[in-house]
Amino acid sequence: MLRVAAINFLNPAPLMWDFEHPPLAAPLAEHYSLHYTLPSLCAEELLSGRADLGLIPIASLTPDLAIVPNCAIASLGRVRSIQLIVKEPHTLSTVKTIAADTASRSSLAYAEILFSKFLNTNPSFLPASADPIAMLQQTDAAILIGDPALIALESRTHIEQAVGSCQWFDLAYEWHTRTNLPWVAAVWAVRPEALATSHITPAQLTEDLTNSRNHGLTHIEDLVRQWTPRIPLPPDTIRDYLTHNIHYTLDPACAETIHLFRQYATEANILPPLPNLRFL
Ligand SMILES: C=C(O[C@@H]1C=C(C(=O)O)C=C[C@H]1O)C(=O)O
Repeated sequence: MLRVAAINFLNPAPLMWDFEHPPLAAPLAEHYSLHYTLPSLCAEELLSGRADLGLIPIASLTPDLAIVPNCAIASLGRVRSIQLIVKEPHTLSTVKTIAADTASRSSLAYAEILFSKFLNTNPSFLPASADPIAMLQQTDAAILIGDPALIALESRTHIEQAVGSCQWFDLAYEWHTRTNLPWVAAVWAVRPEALATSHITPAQLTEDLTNSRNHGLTHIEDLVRQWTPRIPLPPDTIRDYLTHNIHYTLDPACAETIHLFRQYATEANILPPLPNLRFL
């Protein structure tokens, strides 16, 4: 049995299709036991050995983990769900304090790269839970990820009534315009030694995860129907998010992004080096 740590946001829903729907959910449950949590905790569980396979932030990859090919949580333009909200009169270049959602690892590092490498500033990041009004009452800016970011975008007027006018930056777009590369948040990663004892071959694992993603992408309308009662977002926004904002393929450009992101993060002392990407 492989213990799987998955992310409890809307964006991974297509990746999880076969694990949650007939006809494959029951046979897959004989080999995989799933557990849903925040991205930072997925990484923590995988790295501490409490999980064997995780959908984890690329900031948390280590040389001991193997990336499963084919699937990713990425974006080719605007992602919507990674927002850096800057309280006016501040701008990107004057921000000094940033409340950062503790659920995040990758977006936090992308923001640190944006400031240290591209803007040459050095703001402080203060860990906070995902409450935009409480965050922006304490700091010049806030980083929100996942469903809380999507929901904050819907209640932008209400948030700005409480804290004053803000500028909203999409961190995927900020990366993309500066590097001409896709933005990548998360990948499936496995502890190879756990796989060796699980009776699942690397080829089978790759096939199960890839098929699940492929089937999910052919069921977007079903996912929109299932998620509409679960999250306070209009169905059109959910559909658009799953079809246009998120890119689910770990293609060569995404691998290049992971390299460059880790190189920049190492140079700026944000993350430990990861000179080679280890694939399953
Ligand atoms: C696109 C997203 O990417 C997420 C952001 C992550 C991070 O910042 O560490 C990790 C995993 C992803 O689920 C999102 O949830 O909004």
